[in-house]
Amino acid sequence: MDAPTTTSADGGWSMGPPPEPAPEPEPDPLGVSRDALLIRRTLEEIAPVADKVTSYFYALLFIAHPEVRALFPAAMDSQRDRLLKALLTAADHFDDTDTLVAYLQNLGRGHRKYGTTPEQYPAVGEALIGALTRYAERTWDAETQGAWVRAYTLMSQVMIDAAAESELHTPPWWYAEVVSHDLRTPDIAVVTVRPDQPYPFLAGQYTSLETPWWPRIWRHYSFASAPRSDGLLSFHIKAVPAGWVSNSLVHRARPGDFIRLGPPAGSMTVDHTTDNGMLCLGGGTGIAPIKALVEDVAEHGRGRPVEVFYGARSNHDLYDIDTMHRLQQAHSWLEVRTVVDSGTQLPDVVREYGPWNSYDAFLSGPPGMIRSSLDALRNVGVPSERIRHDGIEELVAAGD
Ligand SMILES: NC(=O)C1=CN([C@@H]2O[C@H](COP(=O)(O)OP(=O)(O)OC[C@H]3O[C@@H](n4cnc5c(N)ncnc54)[C@H](O)[C@@H]3O)[C@@H](O)[C@H]2O)C=CC1
Repeated sequence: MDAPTTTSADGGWSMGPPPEPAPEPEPDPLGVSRDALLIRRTLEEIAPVADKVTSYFYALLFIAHPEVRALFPAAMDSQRDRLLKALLTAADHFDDTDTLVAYLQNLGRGHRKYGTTPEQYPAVGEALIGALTRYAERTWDAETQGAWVRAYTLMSQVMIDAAAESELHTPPWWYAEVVSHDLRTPDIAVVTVRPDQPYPFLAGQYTSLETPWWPRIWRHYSFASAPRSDGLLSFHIKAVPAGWVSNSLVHRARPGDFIRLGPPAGSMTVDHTTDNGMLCLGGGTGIAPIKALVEDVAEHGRGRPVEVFYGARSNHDLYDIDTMHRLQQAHSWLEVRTVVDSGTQLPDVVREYGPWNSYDAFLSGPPGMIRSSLDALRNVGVPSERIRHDGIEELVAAGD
């Protein structure tokens, strides 16, 4: 059985018995720190037993700190591995400081809606180390534990600081009243809500959303419009099998219902300091943020070329094509093409047009589409730094 975890007098935490002091990490010739190498080694070892690590992590957390259980949904199955997955994703990017800090700040701000307090972070750290100690048996030693303790201490501090900073000027969540519900296909609805307080965001961003029917289960959706003068926000929701939140939003929500929104997040936004052309790929309901980007360009009044490829499984699934055609008629700089699956898919078709090497690219849709679009665009010479999309992890999490 593992040694028990203890909370140290200074409010930090440690595993008992205390490990041997870990040596200061030395950077290796490739610039990867020793800590990052050790962390990666642990992640590789636990990858095949990720499910067990997750169950054990939550068991440790809830047994040692039952009060934390109330922050999670009643049924844990759909949300089960989110926290741990977020921590492990962060640890995996330990040496990529900019990406890591932006990711953690976002995570810290987003955790305010759960009612998370700084005092709860050590409890999570104890459970994390406890679960890793048990399942990374082969590679776990005092030095590795030191690396993880340093990493978690750093990561949790970034989250705590970001949460404290956002507390100064934004609420932890917003209530929003459903003001219209437009069922576009048997399983896709456009839902428009009015937040109870001003909700600042940028076109291309997304938010997290909780329905009254599934308390404490939050799902990500992109804003389907640029910020509007009436303050309303729209979302495109597809009901997916076993998607509790998506099914209740599509089949149950009605005007007058109240939902909760977390803070805006995401960096797939337009850089208005350039006139670069924009290549936008929207697959299925992934067209939602693309439409917002087009509206954003229109509002800024600079006629940069915008080429939208709107992909769907069938003609019937092109549920927002009328809106996209209306936008095209209104703006000479905008070209909208549809791609309906017929042997070839959205990323293949984009290759037939171009050249795209002077364009900024924006990708939004299912994770498989994002991955193959990334490959396709890199192959035709679009530099990676000019391709924007939300993180694959976020997209996977948004799959409900
Ligand atoms: N609702 C929202 O606000 C947003 C949703 N998303 C994501 O977009 C997705 C939309 O799902 P659906 O509408 O069911 O899309 P879908 O599964 O019907 O696919 C839409 C398009 O993507 C292409 N595609 C799918 N898998 C592909 C692959 N492996 N390689 C190449 N092309 C592929 C299809 O050919 C089709 O053209 C979800 O994963 C959702 O999380 C992304 C951003 C915003």
